[in-house]
Amino acid sequence: MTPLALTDAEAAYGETRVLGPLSLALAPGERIALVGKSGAGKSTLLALMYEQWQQREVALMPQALGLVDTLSVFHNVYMGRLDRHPWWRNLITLMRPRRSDIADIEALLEGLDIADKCWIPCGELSGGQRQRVAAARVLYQRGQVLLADEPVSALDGPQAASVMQALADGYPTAVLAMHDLDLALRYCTRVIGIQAGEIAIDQPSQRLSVHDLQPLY
Ligand SMILES: Nc1ncnc2c1ncn2[C@@H]1O[C@H](COP(=O)(O)OP(=O)(O)OP(=O)(O)O)[C@@H](O)[C@H]1O
Repeated sequence: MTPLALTDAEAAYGETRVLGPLSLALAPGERIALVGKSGAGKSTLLALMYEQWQQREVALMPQALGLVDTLSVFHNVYMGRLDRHPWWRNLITLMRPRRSDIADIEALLEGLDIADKCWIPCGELSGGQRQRVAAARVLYQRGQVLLADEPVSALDGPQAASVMQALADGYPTAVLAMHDLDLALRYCTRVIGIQAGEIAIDQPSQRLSVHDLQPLY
């Protein structure tokens, strides 16, 4: 995989510039945590990456999750690969899922501790359970790069750590917007601190402590 890059990237809403211009490169095997206070521009930067890197098998886990409440957990996870199958296979799966698909998806759900919810509609799940379904969907999707916007914000400590580990195993190359600085430093190889739409810090995680990141807030 060749590096992914943004060059002099900018974003504006109407006349108001909220991001950049900024440049950065993401090397294979690098996991970047985007940190910074609310409104700094993390989601805008992820959206820009998704737009510019779409041709490179980028998998997105959005902040709003994008689950279909009336469909089961199984079907929501299956949607991660909807575009890999012909329409008729997807239609049959809606009514009568294949055993092999069920086995694959149950194994993923098992790893995220929600296998018992496989046939429950997503509308009946808690916020943390929904976040784990979205994580399962993006893991099922597979791709070269993961872009995730606050992927563990609704999870308690041990669950957040276990989902971060699963995402790290599934996607060695990733950019994740994070509010939990401990987790960001533990599971990412590089931290980019965003302040008012600009890159204020860009360092390997090994060289940083939570204390170094506090001035961003
Ligand atoms: N749809 C929109 N229309 C106008 N301004 C927007 C819109 N979305 C975001 N903004 C503005 O862009 C700036 C960056 O927002 P962004 O969502 O990227 O921040 P963030 O760092 O992801 O915040 P959070 O941590 O709260 O998710 C903010 O000032 C915000 O008010």
